[in-house]
Amino acid sequence: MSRQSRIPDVRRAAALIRRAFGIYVGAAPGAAVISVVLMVEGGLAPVAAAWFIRAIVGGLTTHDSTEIVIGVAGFGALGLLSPVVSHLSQYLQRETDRRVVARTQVELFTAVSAHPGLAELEDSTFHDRLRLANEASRYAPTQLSTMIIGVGQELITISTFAVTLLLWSGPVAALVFLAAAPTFVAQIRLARLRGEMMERTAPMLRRQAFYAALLLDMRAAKEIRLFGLGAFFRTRMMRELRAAQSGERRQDRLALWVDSSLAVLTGVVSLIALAVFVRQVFDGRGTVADLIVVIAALSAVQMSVSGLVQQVASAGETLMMFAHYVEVTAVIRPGGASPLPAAPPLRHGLELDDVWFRYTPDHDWVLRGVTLRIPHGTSLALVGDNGAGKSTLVKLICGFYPPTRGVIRWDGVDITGYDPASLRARLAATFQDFMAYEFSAHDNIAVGDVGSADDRDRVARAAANAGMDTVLRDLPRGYDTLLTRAFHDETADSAGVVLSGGQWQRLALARACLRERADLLILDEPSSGLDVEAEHEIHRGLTSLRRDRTSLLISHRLNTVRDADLIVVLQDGAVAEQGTHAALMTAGGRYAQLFRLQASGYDDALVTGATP
Ligand SMILES: Nc1ncnc2c1ncn2[C@@H]1O[C@H](COP(=O)(O)OP(=O)(O)OP(=O)(O)O)[C@@H](O)[C@H]1O
Repeated sequence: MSRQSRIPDVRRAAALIRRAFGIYVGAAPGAAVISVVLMVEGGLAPVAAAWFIRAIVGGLTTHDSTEIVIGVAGFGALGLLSPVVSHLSQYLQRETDRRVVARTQVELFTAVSAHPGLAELEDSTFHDRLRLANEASRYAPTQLSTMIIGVGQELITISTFAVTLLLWSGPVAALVFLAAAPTFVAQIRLARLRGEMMERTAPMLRRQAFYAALLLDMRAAKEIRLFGLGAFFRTRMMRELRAAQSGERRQDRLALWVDSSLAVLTGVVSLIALAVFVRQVFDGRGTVADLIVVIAALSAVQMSVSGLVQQVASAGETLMMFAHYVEVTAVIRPGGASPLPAAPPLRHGLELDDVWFRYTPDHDWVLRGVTLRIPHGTSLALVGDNGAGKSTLVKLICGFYPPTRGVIRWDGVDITGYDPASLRARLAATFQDFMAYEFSAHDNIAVGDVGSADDRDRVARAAANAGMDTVLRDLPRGYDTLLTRAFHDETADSAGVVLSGGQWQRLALARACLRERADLLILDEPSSGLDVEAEHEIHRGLTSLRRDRTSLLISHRLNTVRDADLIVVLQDGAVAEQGTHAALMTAGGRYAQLFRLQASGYDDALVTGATP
């Protein structure tokens, strides 16, 4: 993380506060106005109470019944109003919190999906920042806005009482304010340390959350039980939590020590001030009623000054955290539209021209000068060993990463010049690590093209192309059956269903089939988990689906790629050979070697009668 570990300078702080206030007022404009009114009321209430008490005491000593009545009525009214105001403030605070969270969560997750590529999501620094941003999004806009209101309130209280103190003793009033200076400096420093500590512990808390999620993950549950990993992961989880907690503890102990010392200092200053004022009354330079107002002023000023210092200091910490939120959401473009043009329909073909790629400068090259072309309406098959770079190449075509060197052209135009979303809308793809959504069967397919979510015939057609229509129709609630047991469907009288691995794979394939009009069909290992009959059936379906369409197929099962117009063998990130099945077999290179190896496995089994 490019560390934010300093309280922002005044201009940056002002910009952050403006943004926070904008969110706060935008989320709950009515509450903001009422809060300001309550702030003025809250700021004036202490001084009003002090003066009403003075009226009562003064009236009692001079036997002035009018003064007593005014004092009692005023004090009583304040006493009745204060709890109502306090409850109303609490309600407004909670309601505003709810609205602010709803607003910031939308912004934050819009920003997360606004990143066109995958690089940020693979960057641990981004995740640490996201964690802090997510936390800050829940409290920072409200806290910073109420801080401004709170500061206004404290300033009203301080200035009204300061006048009272100044009338009695200028030096004592100065001493009271000066005593706040060390508190101010110390609190700012503590806030900075707290902010730094939160940044340091963010990775630990993220790892702790990772282990907690792993222990609850259904996919991990089998291995966790089989390998007895529960205690092992729990220990690791607790190690992260304890490391984070020890950082927090150190910080809390420091704060305890500093706050206690400063409280003693403030107490001593109060005692001195009180002694001076009592002496003045004792010497006949004031009445007991005046002394009551001064004592109220003294404690109110001290409380307000320390409240003010706390607010400003915690604002520093909050600003540090809110800066992460602002940074993460900076990716959102006003209006949402991409400044890049939309990719047009593919007319001529896709080509890779001397494409080099590595995931980061610290990683090895994964693709080393790949040049190939998929003319419109033809099929290309990509084969090669594990780790040769096949899936990486697909990710580059999808625009998830830009090539490090070289260029990928869509009808002759560099794909990085097109709006990524519009390019992806022209692709249909299944990935090797496809998703199994804990949704209904219908929704699992419909997410392939959310625009056609209501078109049940199209969804059924896509399922049929992937050989899943009958299976899904036979489920307890047909296509509406939930494909999970982790959620409960209130309207269903049957529990959710869990599909087999191969069935899930076919469902992922159906998702791609839903994009019937896609310009480029990409299938990365679409049949790796299928049984022999299903694989045969699917490939027959896919062959007809790919006919006359531009397609890219990756498969380790070479019998499924032999019909491709062009077969490209990738080895260590470079094209080792390419040609039709017949040409490559004649050439006798790596493809022919792999093909014969796979074929011989079946031949041997046939000869020996062994079960394959
Ligand atoms: N997100 C990533 N970050 C860093 N390295 C990665 C990432 N994804 C893949 N790699 C690396 O890139 C190389 C190529 O991986 P890729 O998945 O493209 O191979 P593949 O040819 O599809 O392999 P397989 O046949 O096993 O699916 C591997 O060395 C892998 O470790």
